[in-house]
Amino acid sequence: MSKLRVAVLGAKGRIGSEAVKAVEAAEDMELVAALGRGDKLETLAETGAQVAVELTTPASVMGNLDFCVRHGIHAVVGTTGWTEDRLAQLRGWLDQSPRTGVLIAPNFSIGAVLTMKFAQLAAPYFESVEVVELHHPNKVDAPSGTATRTAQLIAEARRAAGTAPAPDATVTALDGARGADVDGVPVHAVRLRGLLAHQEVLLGAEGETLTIRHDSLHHSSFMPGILLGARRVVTTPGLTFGLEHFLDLS
Ligand SMILES: NC(=O)C1=CN([C@@H]2O[C@H](COP(=O)(O)OP(=O)(O)OC[C@H]3O[C@@H](n4cnc5c(N)ncnc54)[C@H](OP(=O)(O)O)[C@@H]3O)[C@@H](O)[C@H]2O)C=CC1
Ligand SMILES: O=C(O)C1=N[C@H](C(=O)O)C[C@H](O)C1
Repeated sequence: MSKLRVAVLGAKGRIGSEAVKAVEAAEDMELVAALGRGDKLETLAETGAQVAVELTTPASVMGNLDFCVRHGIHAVVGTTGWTEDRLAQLRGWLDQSPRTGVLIAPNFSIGAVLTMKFAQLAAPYFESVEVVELHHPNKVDAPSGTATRTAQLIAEARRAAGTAPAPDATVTALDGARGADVDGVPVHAVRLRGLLAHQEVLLGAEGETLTIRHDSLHHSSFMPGILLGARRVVTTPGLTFGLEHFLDLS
């Protein structure tokens, strides 16, 4: 059986360098390109890459995906910075290349995906809910893509259930003291040397609280999700948002 031809973009980065090793170690995959900033995207076409694993920066991801989709190269995207405008632009490109698949995964780790699922399940049953994400201090964006998605899913679940807005009697506050408002859910971002990627969803009701916490302790936690994404995206045309759709958790 022929091997899946995979390229990594952002190959020298924290997660990209781990992805290079994971693809090299996968028996059903061949690493055909490992590109860093300034390397020519044409290499992807020249090497016959079937899937590009995109792990760069919010500033670089759209240009890379434009090239991939125009050349019919499927993509597995971990890079953050997704807005409705960006998603609409990507969907427009995919309409012009209907056989191409793109997976955007706010988080590739199974624990983070389950955290989002559990948070969605619990959200309608508690008066209060807030999200705290904690990351290494080299992270360039805040709040994290995972926390943003978690808050959106919580808000959707509460809207669908008709849950009242969380109580909050704050009248005066320093800027930022109550976190960022993501779809009505406060999201707090901590940046701390020694950490990698962590998240807590705090839920509160009269007389009880529930805390859902996930910790990624090493970039290896993201690798099974990346490999699964590469295997599945080649037969899943169009845009898939969230690894849960490839885990049958949706
Ligand atoms: N979905 C998930 O599960 C995960 C997502 N992430 C996300 O992945 C992204 C990368 O994170 P991280 O590895 O920590 O960041 P790093 O800064 O360590 O890595 C990014 C790499 O991409 C390179 N790069 C920038 N532009 C391009 C380009 N146009 N083509 C090729 N390479 C490029 C950078 O080069 P240079 O240093 O020269 O700028 C750098 O080597 C972030 O958005 C992060 O949030 C991270 C972990 C898990
Ligand atoms: O930058 C990181 O490190 C991470 N980024 C992703 C995010 O923003 O959610 C995933 C994970 O949290 C690690």
